[in-house]
Amino acid sequence: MQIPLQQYGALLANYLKPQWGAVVGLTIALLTSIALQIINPQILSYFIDTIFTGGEAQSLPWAALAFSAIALLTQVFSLSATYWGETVAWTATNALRSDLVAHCLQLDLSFHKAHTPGELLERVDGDVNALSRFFSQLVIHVFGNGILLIGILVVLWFENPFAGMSLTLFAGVALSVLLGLRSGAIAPWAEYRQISAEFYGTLGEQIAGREDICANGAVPYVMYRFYALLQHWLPVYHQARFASTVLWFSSVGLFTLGNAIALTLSAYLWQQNAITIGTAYLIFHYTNLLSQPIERIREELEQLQQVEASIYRIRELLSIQPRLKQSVGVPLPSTACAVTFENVYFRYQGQNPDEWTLHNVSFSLPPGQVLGILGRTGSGKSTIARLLLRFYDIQSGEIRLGEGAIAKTCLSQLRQRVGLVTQDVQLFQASVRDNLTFFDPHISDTVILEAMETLLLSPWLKSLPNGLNTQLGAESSGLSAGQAQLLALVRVFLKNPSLVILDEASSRLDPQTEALLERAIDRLLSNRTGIIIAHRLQTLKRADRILILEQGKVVEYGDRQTLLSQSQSQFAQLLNAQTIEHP
Ligand SMILES: Nc1ncnc2c1ncn2[C@@H]1O[C@H](COP(=O)(O)OP(=O)(O)OP(=O)(O)O)[C@@H](O)[C@H]1O
Repeated sequence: MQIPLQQYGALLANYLKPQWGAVVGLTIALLTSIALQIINPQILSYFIDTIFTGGEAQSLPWAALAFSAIALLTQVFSLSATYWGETVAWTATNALRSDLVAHCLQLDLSFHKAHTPGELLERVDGDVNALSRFFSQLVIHVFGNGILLIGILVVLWFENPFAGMSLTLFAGVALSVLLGLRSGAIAPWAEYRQISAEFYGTLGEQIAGREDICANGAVPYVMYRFYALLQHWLPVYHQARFASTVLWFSSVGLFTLGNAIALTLSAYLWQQNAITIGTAYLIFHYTNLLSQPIERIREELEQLQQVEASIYRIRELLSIQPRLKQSVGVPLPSTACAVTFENVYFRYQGQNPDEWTLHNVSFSLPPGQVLGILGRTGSGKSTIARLLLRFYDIQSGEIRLGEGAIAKTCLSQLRQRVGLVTQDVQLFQASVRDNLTFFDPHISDTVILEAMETLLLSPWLKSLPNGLNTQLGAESSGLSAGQAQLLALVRVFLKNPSLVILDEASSRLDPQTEALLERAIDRLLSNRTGIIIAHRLQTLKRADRILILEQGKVVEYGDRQTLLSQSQSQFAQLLNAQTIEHP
């Protein structure tokens, strides 16, 4: 996986350009701190030479003062460089994170079915975190330390060409040896990270499934799996730590060797009267200083592999295009609208090409009427709801809302005009208010309370401990399944859609919540077109029309009263079979 250089450049330009001011600040701080690091030893060298040669003693306090001031300034500029570096990195990576989240959200459901939330989290957070090093440290440090390294070597060449040549040779050898050794540490650390990802994945799964695990007495088996992973993890960790320690020892050994070379060289040159004692100190000091950029460059190049993998994965994600074609076309009616399915054929991605989830489905529901959809599990009922919101596009046929084909309407407008209450209401760890408005501060409490009033849910709201301020806990704790459905109805009501789709929860509700729900549904459906995917026959009482699906095909469609009066109709037989009282 080799990423062309211009792709790094494009990424940097994209995310650093908007904060060029901070980047300029960072570059100035970095270059100044490097220059000061190289200048200061020269003052010390002058200090030592002045003492040894008995030069102007009155200049010494000034030299000492200048040395201290420059040392202080070096720290100030290093600190500023770190501050600007972190600011630039955070801003750039947050922008990238936002772009990735926005991109993932606009991808259609087939993408989300193919990628687990954990995988997307790893991309949006893990990979972007790795990139923050790229923005803040990799470029800056490789660039900064590269300049420091070259600066030190140039000064050494000026001080004494022989010392310059020897230490340039040493720097080259040290850098290549350390880079060669680092490859030995990469594989064990990659394996360590892989096991770590597996470990946290398993842990997350076990915590999410704790109720089932405990209820089924599966704790010992789950713990066994947990211990097995831990057992496998430890030796890999030891191996990785060992590889890093070898690398550390090698680098300490190399720089000790560098110091020995510098000392021997300085002593030899001093004896030959080729350099002053101050210059001898300079050679020794600069050799010591060399270790910093060499170590840093090694570390950063090591990170580059991880960064390269992250850039590759992020680019791959960003290049995925939504399958749904955006259109600005036909506007949708703002009042109750007709719903038409005309010869609709649909199958999910990856499904057998001979099978259809929906097979030539046609029906037409007049505006303001309610359609009840019945069918065995897996017959395609929820698929109809997903298609109406264009979570997927159909393979052939046409779906219309009012007069317009939904394939030709703007997606955001479509999703504004169609309200869906699913079986699993998604609640957030936030207040009831935020759960109702989806964090939109423009929806005032008055509007929410009016909606509650219209849906006859004000008494229910009053029964919550803190009304709209009631905080829902993790995994929607604080509300029962029935209450969550009530909340979902208010959410949809606040959208004021033309079409409401209710994919009913099949779970049993207590009579009181069921009564609340029924009344709220009545109010929600008034003056709107409705589609109810019914699990409770009770709900069908309000349906004007009935559609029965079997393996994706419409086996019966018609007016509810008419179907009821025909004893041969599947609907009438279904009701009879369930000995349900007819309305
Ligand atoms: N994302 C998907 N990818 C592939 N197949 C799917 C997908 N979603 C649903 N299916 C399949 O499509 C068929 C219809 O599913 P659908 O959810 O519409 O059924 P349903 O009638 O609503 O069932 P239930 O009453 O159990 O909710 C099923 O066979 C299901 O396995």
